[in-house]
Order: sequence, then structure tokens, then C-alpha cells
Amino acid sequence: MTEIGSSLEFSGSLPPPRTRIFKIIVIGDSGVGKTCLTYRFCAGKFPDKTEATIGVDFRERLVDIDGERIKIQLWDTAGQERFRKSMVQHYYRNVHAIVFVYDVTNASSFQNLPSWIDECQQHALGSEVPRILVGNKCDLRDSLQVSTDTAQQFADSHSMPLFETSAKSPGGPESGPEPGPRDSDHVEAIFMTVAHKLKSQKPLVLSQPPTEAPGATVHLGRGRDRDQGPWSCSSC
Ligand SMILES: Nc1nc2c(ncn2[C@@H]2O[C@H](COP(=O)(O)OP(=O)(O)OP(=O)(O)O)[C@@H](O)[C@H]2O)c(=O)[nH]1
Repeated sequence: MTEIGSSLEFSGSLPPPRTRIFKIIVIGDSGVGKTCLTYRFCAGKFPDKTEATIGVDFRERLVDIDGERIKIQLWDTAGQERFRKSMVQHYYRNVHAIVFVYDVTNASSFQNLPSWIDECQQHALGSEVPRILVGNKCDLRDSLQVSTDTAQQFADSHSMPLFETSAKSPGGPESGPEPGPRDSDHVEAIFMTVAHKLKSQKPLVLSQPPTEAPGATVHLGRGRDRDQGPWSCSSC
């Protein structure tokens, strides 16, 4: 993965390419770490402090996948019912992918996943919308309440890939809050996997001209074909 700058130049009269936007909603119980995961991906670090999300927060990151600039737009939704009510219709409009999050140290956040899946179905998000399951807080090994096997069975029964990770130590329990040079960052891999999946699908409707100041831009090489079956899986 190579960081590249934002100094793309366009010559002659060719119009600049449009930047596609992938809208990915992140949902799950309050406190599972949705804000921390999205912040980790977009800002590259674990937030110093978080508060319960009210309504929705947006985080964006411009990435380069196989030579195409793509804006990954993460919608960090409120887990608390009282903070969702007024916004819920907006979450589900023009969604390209769904990330369901539970906390591996909190069994009820796992048991509540069917109600989050139901909510998606009620808002007409069918099985054609890619979805993944993320078990967060893997760094808290001693407090584990949801085993990988149990989570994998649930993921399989809903045709979702499962990822287990930690927004705090994304390179694994031994790594620190900032990924070191040899840590593989699972949070990075999770969202980039979703973006690869979306890019491999037919062209999406949402796009915008490349006028915005980009965030971090990441270049990825061509991944393996993710159209075959469960499209990727990793664990911490
Ligand atoms: N140990 C550990 N703590 C985490 C991790 N991710 C989040 N937390 C902590 O869990 C708490 C809740 O994190 P948030 O990201 O705010 O949770 P949320 O799902 O966005 O919550 P709502 O906004 O209420 O829906 C915070 O105290 C975080 O510091 C993780 O990977 N490991």
C-alpha cells in the first residue's frame, strides 16, 4: 500500500475523472465501537475520547483502488434508539454497503444483530447490498463473550463475511494504539475489502467532481477476486 499525494494533474481539454462515492453505513448497538472503527479508518488512529453518537456522523476518506479515485463515505450511526429516531430514514437512502458491528466482549450486542438486520430489511435493503459482520474490541481477550465459532455460524447463515478486529489495536492484541510498520491493520483491510467489493460491481450512481480537499489517499494493488462466495474473512 502506497500513500500518494493529492497532486493529480489533468492536461489538455480532457475533463477530470469523476470521483465515485461509496456510501457505507455502520450500524450496531451503542458502545460497540462504531465511532472508533470509522475514526480509525479515516483518521488513522484511535480517538482520544468519544461520546454517544447523536443521529449520524460522517467520515470520509479518498482512496485509490486500481487507479481509480474513490471516496469512501462512512456513516457512523447512533446505536441508541433515542438518538436514531429522527435520522433513520436518511441512513438508508442510497446505501451501497452495510457494516454490522458487535462487541466481542458484550454478548447482548451480538444477540441484537437480528434486529439490526431486520431494520435494514424494513428499509428495503435487500441481499444485493453487500454486508459484512465485524466483531470489535478483540484486544480485550480476557473479557471475550462471543466466540469466533458462534460469530462465524451467524455470519454464514446470513451470507456475510466475518471480521474480528480492534479499533484500538488493529494490528492485533500485541500491537499498540498506533499501528507499527509491521502491523497489518485489520480495520484498514476491512473497509478496503468492502470498497474493492463495491468497485467490482457494476458502476454506481453517486459521483462528484474531484474538487474537494482529499483526506489520506491510499493506493492498493489489485486484490483477489472477491465475487466468489464469501468474499473475504480475517481475524485478529
Ligand atoms: N478496548 C477497546 N475499546 C474500544 C474499542 N473500540 C471502542 N472502544 C471503546 O468503547 C467505547 C464506545 O466506543 P464508540 O466508538 O463511541 O461506540 P459506538 O458504537 O460509536 O457508540 P454509539 O455512538 O453510542 O452508538 C469507548 O469508550 C471506546 O473507547 C476497541 O477496539 N477496544
